[in-house]
Amino acid sequence: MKRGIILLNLGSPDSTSRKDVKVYLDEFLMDKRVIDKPYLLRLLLVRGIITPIRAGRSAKAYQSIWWKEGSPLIVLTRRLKEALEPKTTYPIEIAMRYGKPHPKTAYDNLLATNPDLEEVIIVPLYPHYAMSSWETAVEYMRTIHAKYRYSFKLKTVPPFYNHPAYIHALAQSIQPYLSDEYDQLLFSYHGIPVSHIYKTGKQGVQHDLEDPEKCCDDPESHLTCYRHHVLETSKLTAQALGLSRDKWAVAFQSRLGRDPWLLPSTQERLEELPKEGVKKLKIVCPSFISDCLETLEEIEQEGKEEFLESGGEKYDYIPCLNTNELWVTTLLQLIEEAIERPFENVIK
Ligand SMILES: C=CC1=C(C)c2cc3[nH]c(cc4nc(cc5[nH]c(cc1n2)c(C)c5CCC(=O)O)C(CCC(=O)O)=C4C)c(C)c3C=C
Ligand SMILES: [Fe+2]
Ligand SMILES: [Fe+2]
Repeated sequence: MKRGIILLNLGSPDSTSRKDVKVYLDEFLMDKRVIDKPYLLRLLLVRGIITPIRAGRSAKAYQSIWWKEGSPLIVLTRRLKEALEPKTTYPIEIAMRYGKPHPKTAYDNLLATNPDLEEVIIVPLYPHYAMSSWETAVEYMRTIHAKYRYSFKLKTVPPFYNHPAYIHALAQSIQPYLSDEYDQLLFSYHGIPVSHIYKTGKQGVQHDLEDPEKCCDDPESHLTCYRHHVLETSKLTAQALGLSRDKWAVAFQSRLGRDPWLLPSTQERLEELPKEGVKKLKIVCPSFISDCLETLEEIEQEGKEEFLESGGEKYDYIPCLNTNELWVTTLLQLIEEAIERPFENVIK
């Protein structure tokens, strides 16, 4: 079987100019799986209020983390492809849900080197399922595939939030950062609106959003419940690291808008923790495979400032898996498993 691989990530603006950031935010936030309001209301909110206000602030934030090769998220996705290439015979491309490289470019590049291409394995670089991350990225790949009538088939790597090899790689990447004294390891995940938890997957399931240990009980809802996924990743990683329950916690970052989002908020916890006696903090962001604006600016830079200004004494940001060697091997394993065992389309 002639196969190709596409590493799929979120995407970044073309540059840090206000104009490019605005174009990017418009595309991102007009996605109905990100801001799930009726079209006209979304248009009014996004083009009329959110992006005009946010573009300048976001452009400044991007300027503070941008590398000379470009956006960290895109550069790191490219480096992940380069780290995988010597380990496999499959050709690999990268694609972004928003911005460039566009999925069509990735499909066409694979076809250019292999006109008889029969199957493409889509690898969403998200360990957890969310309508606004995994689902929209995969659906977009499918839409472009159908629109241009490509004849090759698609297969997708499922969310791998509890996969033993992923948990092992994540724990191993965290371990070296825990060698000195600390009070808590905080797992900070990208937040989502509470309504998205109920909108995705099996209807009528109860999600306990207050319980810090578990969310829902139903195995079918587990397929697509973001809160279940992140709690499992945290529990399993803490277990693999041999941490007692009082040594770790979960919080949600990057809130946007006024609707209720998952709690507790990372920003609020960073202000409260020192008053609760947590003075030395380690913080890790497992919803991101590649470091990006949300980790480098919001957590590594701003988060540190907030924590130290609130009475914290030591704050260590633990990088994402990026091109970690064990992670690269793990990713190959996830790809091989997806080839062997097709993933059912759980998107309703
Ligand atoms: C990891 C998974 C992600 C989920 C889930 C997610 C949901 C989500 N995001 C927004 C709004 C914004 N996110 C922004 C940046 C951003 N988000 C993710 C990932 C997830 N988002 C990444 C990897 C990045 C960084 C991109 C980069 O170029 O480095 C931004 C843009 C930046 C900013 O202005 O803060 C916005 C806006 C919503 C509303 C949402 C769920 C509904
Ligand atoms: Fe986001
Ligand atoms: Fe749940």
